[in-house]
Amino acid sequence: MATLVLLRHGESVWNAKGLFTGWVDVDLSEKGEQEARTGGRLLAEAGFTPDVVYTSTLKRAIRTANLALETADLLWLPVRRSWRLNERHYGALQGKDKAQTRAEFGDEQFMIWRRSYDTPPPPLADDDRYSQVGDPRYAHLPQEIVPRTECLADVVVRLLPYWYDQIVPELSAGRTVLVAAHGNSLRALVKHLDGVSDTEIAGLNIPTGIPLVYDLADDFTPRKPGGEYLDPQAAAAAIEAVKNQGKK
Ligand SMILES: O=C(O)[C@H](O)COP(=O)(O)O
Repeated sequence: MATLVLLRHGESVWNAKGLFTGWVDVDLSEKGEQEARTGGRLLAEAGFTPDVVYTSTLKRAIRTANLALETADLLWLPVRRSWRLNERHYGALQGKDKAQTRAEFGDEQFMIWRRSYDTPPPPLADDDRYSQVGDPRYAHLPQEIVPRTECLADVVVRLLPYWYDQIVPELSAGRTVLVAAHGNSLRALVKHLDGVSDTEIAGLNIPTGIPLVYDLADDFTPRKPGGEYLDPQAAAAAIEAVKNQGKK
C-alpha cells in the first residue's frame, strides 16, 4: 500500500478576484498563504510525512508546497517540478472575469468551457498579454506542445506520462508522495485514480489548501474511492464555493 496526498494550491489573487487563471503565473493571496500553512498543519497533525514532493512550475503551487512544508518542518524534503502538473490552460479565457463570462455567453456555454471534458475554450493568441509563448520555463519544450488552450482531456493526456514515469515508481517503492498542484490538474488525476466517467467529472471540484489523502492498493486503485480530506467539513464547504464560482 502507498500513500498519495493531493494538495490544491491555496487561494490565488485571481481566485479571489474571480478571474480565469490557467497558466498565468499569479501568486497566492494572503488567505491562500494561510490556507497553505493550514494544509501543512493538517498533514503534521495527521502524522503524514511525505518522502517526496511534486509541484507544477507555477508559483501558487510551488509556494503552497513551501508554506505547507515549512509549517510541518519538512522543508528539507526533495521537491520535483513539472509543467505536466500545471493548471489546465484556459485559452482565451485567461484573465477574464468568470461572472462576466457567464453573463456574456450564458450558463450553458460557461459550463461547457469550464467543466466539459473535451471542449476547450477558444485558443489564446500568441501575442496576448496572458500568453505563455516565450516563457523561459517552457523553452526546453517543442513550442508546438506549449498549449494555447486545453480541455480536461488534454490535461489527462499530458499529465499521465508524468504520473506513470515519475510518481508511480515512488509509490511502488512504498514512499509517501505529496503532489501540490491545481484544481484541474488534480481533477484529471482524480478522474484517473477513481475511474470517474467523462460526464461525472463535470461535477467534481477540488477545494484549495485542504490535503486529500489516498491510500492506494498495489495496483494503485484507491482503497477508499475519492480519498479522504483531512478536514472533511471545511472541504465540503469549499467544494460548494468552487462549484458556484461565476454565479453572482
Ligand atoms: O485556473 C483557474 O481559473 C482556476 O484555478 C480553476 O478554475 P476553475 O475551477 O474555474 O476551473
